[in-house]
Amino acid sequence: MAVSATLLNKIKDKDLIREAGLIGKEWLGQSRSGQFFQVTNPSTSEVLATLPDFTRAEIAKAIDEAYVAQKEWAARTGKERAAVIRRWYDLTIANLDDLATILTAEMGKPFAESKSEILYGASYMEWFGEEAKRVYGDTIPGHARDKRIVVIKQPVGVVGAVTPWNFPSAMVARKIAPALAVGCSIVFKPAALTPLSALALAVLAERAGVPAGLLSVVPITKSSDFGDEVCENEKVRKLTFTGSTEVGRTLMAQASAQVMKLSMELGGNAPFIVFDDADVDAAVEGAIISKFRNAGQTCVCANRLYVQSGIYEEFADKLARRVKAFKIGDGFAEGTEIGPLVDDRAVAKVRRHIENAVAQGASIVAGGPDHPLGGNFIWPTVLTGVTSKMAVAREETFGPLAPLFRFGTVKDVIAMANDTEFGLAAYFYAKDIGRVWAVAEALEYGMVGINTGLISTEVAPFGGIKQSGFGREGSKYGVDDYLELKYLCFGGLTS
Ligand SMILES: NC(=O)c1ccc[n+]([C@@H]2O[C@H](COP(=O)([O-])OP(=O)(O)OC[C@H]3O[C@@H](n4cnc5c(N)ncnc54)[C@H](O)[C@@H]3O)[C@@H](O)[C@H]2O)c1
Ligand SMILES: O=C[C@H](O)CS(=O)(=O)O
Repeated sequence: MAVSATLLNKIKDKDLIREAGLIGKEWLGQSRSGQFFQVTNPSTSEVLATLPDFTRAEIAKAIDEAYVAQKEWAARTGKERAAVIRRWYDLTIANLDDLATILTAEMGKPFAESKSEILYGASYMEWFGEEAKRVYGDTIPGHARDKRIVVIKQPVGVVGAVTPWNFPSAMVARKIAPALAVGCSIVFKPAALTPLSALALAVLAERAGVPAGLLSVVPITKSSDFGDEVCENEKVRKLTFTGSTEVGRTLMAQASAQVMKLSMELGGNAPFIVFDDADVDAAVEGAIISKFRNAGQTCVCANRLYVQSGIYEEFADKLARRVKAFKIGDGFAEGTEIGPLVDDRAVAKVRRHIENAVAQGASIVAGGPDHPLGGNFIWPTVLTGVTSKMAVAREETFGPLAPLFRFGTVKDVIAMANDTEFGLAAYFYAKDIGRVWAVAEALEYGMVGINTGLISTEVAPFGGIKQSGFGREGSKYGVDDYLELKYLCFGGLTS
């Protein structure tokens, strides 16, 4: 096993790259199975690192140690926990370039986007390092003269966590930070496609003073082993999952055996609506960031673009012109705006959506399926003449494909926008304030961007409704998912 020289040469602090897992108090370079798996660069197919493929035995060990470590961690004050998390934040910022390099190498996104992701993930550390001191309870007027009522909040305990490959650093920080802030311990499974970013954050967490055993990061390819162990192990009191709705359903069913506390950040199918009175140029820029950030591999990406008839051609022409100007290439190449997709399955799904739409009458006005770079590269594409009968209307594309639907009335577009089992994010551009409020209230989504295509921030509650899940990450609401409420009733208090 050896980390790729190409990657190592780009990194200052080479200790950040671990061909190991953090299993309780130990970094283990070997699993009990003796099996290993490779992490590859989606742009070049180069093998970046070889990691041990851990088993349920190591997951159980990590949970045992998390159970013990959590008691001491919870006994610390919020201020003490805040100081450790703040140091983790400071170290993340200090290692920004190395962390971004690791991220681009294993996931492919352009280096500039990787830096943004690292800063975005760090913002959750900063935010929850502050929230750690603000886990307030309540006093409630007694229901009898001798009674006094107090509500306190306590950490749920050991948390199991699972994240996807598309934001391999920020999704990790968005779960670890609130869990540690309120006094939980956490056993984490990153996506096997992109584990290096999570491992690098674990190295920095250790340096920041996160106690041994409190945080484990378990590289494993048989994801179901992780789900099985976490959901069956009575020491685990909560599971937080970010990923597809399909897997979320599986885990919800498994966790029901223990009536486990859950957070589910699942799939999306975001409508992006442009009304006749919108600022079309602003709407085009909003569509660019919402649709093509991370090459469209984002749960809150615009998936269906609805454009009112009066501006349809203008919007389509301007969007197509912007998309044709994108610089596509390796994430490390200067100026790259669209990198490779994460793997051939992702490319195949985008190609299938394009071909399915064109076969039913849609037109390609920018891009198309076959990019000359081949491999995991695909043209960012704009389709016109798209209808609700096409696959792209019902499925999450998760790639750089912008399908444009034409609509007439507000009533029609609300009906179309809500005609999905998903409810994560939605966007619309309009100026009339009455229409803005009516549309914002009518859209069945957890998050709505109004005259903006970028809504993700640590200060706001991130999450969905319907089959996009439940629970919120970030904001003052974000700690609730890691806390239990306890009601204390003091009786016999006669003066
Ligand atoms: N709502 C959000 O905040 C959010 C954010 C990012 C991605 N997503 C969604 O994630 C999906 C893309 O990511 P993906 O392809 O990695 O999703 P995925 O559901 O295939 O995998 C997500 C994670 O779950 C793990 N996993 C799979 N089966 C498991 C099992 N039985 N037990 C335990 N873990 C298991 C995977 O290894 C991975 O780490 C999209 O649907 C996207 O919308 C949602
Ligand atoms: O894929 C969706 C993640 O939540 C990333 S972001 O929060 O939208 O940046």
